[in-house]
Amino acid sequence: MAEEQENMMQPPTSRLPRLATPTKSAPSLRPPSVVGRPAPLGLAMTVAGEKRKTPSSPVIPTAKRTASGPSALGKSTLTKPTASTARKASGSAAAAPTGRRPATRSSTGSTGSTPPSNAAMRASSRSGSALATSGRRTASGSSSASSTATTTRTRPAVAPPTRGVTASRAGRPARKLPISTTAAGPSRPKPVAGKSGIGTGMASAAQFKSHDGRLENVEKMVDGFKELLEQEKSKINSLQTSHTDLQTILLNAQNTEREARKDLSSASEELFVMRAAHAREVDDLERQIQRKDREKRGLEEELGDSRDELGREREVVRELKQTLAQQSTQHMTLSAQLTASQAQLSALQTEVERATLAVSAMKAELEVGKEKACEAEKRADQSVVEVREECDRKVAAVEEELRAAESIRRKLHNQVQELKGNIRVFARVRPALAHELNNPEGLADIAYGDERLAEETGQSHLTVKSRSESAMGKEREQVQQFQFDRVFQPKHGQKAVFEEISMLSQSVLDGYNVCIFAYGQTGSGKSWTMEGGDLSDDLGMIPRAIDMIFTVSRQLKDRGWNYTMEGTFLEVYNEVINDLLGSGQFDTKKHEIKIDNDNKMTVTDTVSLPLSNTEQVSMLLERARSRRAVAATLMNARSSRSHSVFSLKVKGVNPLTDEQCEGILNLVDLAGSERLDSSGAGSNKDRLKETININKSLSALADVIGALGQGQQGGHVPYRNSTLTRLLQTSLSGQSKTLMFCNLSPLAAHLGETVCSLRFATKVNTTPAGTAKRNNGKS
Ligand SMILES: Nc1ncnc2c1ncn2[C@@H]1O[C@H](COP(=O)(O)OP(=O)(O)OP(=O)(O)O)[C@@H](O)[C@H]1O
Repeated sequence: MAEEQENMMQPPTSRLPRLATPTKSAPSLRPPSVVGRPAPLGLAMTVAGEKRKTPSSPVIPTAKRTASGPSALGKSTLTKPTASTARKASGSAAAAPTGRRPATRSSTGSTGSTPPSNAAMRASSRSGSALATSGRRTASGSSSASSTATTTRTRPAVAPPTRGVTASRAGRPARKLPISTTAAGPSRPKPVAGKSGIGTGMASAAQFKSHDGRLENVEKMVDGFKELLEQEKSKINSLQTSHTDLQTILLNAQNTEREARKDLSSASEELFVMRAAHAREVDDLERQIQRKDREKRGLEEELGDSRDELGREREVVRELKQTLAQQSTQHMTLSAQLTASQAQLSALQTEVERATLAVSAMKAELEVGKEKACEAEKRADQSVVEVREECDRKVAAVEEELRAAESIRRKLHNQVQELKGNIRVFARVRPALAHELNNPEGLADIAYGDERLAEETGQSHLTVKSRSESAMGKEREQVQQFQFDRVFQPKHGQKAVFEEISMLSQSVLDGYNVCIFAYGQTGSGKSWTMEGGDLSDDLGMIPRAIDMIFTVSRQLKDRGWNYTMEGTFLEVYNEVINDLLGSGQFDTKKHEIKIDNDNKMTVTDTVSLPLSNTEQVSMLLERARSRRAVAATLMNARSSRSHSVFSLKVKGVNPLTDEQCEGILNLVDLAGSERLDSSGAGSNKDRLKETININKSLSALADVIGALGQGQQGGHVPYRNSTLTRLLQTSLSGQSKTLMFCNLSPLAAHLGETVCSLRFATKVNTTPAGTAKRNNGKS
């Protein structure tokens, strides 16, 4: 029975072993009246349910916590306890004062019989016929019913408790008797007579009396049954209450299951996610393993290298050990040396002590020496003062001598210049230009004299060979030799040329008038000689002379000389003077030449710019050049058909010697000296006029020089024959130093003009030198 109950309480399925299944286990919790189970089982279930209410309450939370909780609890709470409780309930049912267990026993004993319902019980209590019917039904239900009925009838005298005891199992409480009695079915006389009147109709009257007594007993029993009935009702009520509670528990359990299923679902999702993460982690780990493998291989290689290195290190250590052994030997040697040195040190210390004593003695001597030195210093200071005074006296004397020497130098310098001649002529042959090398006539046959001999004698020669046809048609060669103060060949540069004229620049600072001409045909190199090119090596005589004047003037400052300089730049074109430093684009002023009683020449309305450095001179030359270019544009190219005269006036004052001087440097670029027939003027009146004026002025210049050369200083010198000679009057009057460059073309085509120029230069060169006079000089 207990096993049966356990089976009944066991959950019908184990598919969800971890979750309680309220729907399946619910039937086992139904009260007996609902499911038709035997009352003791239902009671046991109820009691078990009531008893397990308290312990079962934590089951639900446990089910919520884990999935396995509910199933375990379902078993332990609802199945196993129920079985045990059923056993307990059977015990309690035996103790209960009801006849239900006997009735159950009897019904169990009668195979397939249905236990009596409450209504039948009430009916049997209301009428004895019902009981009789019950008794008959019982009797007819089995093959041994007749014997049982007989027994019932033959035991009327037996007291109910006794039969009750007999009917129930031994040892059962006496309160089960009524049930046995009911089963035995004490019947009223009438129905009994009606039904079994065949055997008992003949019963005695005494038996009827005893029936009455029994009837009373039966009524008492009925009352007892009623009480039992009431008790059963109350139990049913309590079971219903329990049922309601169990339903509530069931609902809770269902909710719990739902939540558990949700948890399960979320747990599945988590599981899925965790599996994916796990797969990723596995991949990562595999990659890490691969990387570690690679690292391992690398480390193994490093290990191999390290082993090799270790081998080398061991080798080094072995060598070091050998070295150490050698050093140990050396160390021992050094220790011996150290010992010896320490001995020497102690000896030296002794000497030092001795020396310290000597130093003390010397210090004492030094103090005495210091006093002596102070006295000597005083005497020395006195001597220094005396020496300084002596020096100052000597310096003053030397400076005086120097000044005297400077004066002597100047005298000697000018004597040398005078000896050289105040009118000197240099011939310069320019090199052939690149485009002239292909000239069909080629270069002229010009020969130069021995340069060394020229330096010794101070006279250079130049030989020109020319060929001409005689009147008879014979070709004849003509050799002409010219002699000048110096002849510059095409190979000589600007620097070599300037060395020869640099002393003239010094003369300007000494207060002499210096005039340097550049004479020659067009294109012979006059402008190149006077102005030169832009490169420092190509600088001409004007910038070099002015640069030297500035340099020497700075040097003379030490000797007390202060110089001021100003420059003018004039042009003589068609006998008219133009100021190349004027403010306008083209000079329209009329300029006049005036010479005062002191033989000082001035040109009216000309611009004279103060000059204190070479940069200002460069600007002045550039300004003059640009105005000359404008004039050339406006009035035809005339640069080669006008004379340009740059004048630098130098004034010097020496407060120390109370000297003053004023010199003028004239640098003249003469117009081209072409003859009229070779000038190309032709029928061009302007060109003709230009050429005539050029030749006139050049011839006047030659006349002036010739007149001066013929000793006509006291006589008439035709300065007024041309504007040029008037302009240069003070520079040519014999009180100045004149140098003329005769520029020559190297081309054979220009040989005729070259010879003419050479003749003109020879004429100037043969002019006797006058004596130059210093302007305003005291010495
Ligand atoms: N010693 C020289 N070395 C190199 N080139 C020279 C020399 N002399 C002249 N020249 C060149 O020859 C050309 C003519 O020279 P330059 O213009 O000086 O002649 P010029 O006599 O002044 O002519 P013009 O009368 O037309 O002014 C120039 O191109 C110049 O550079």
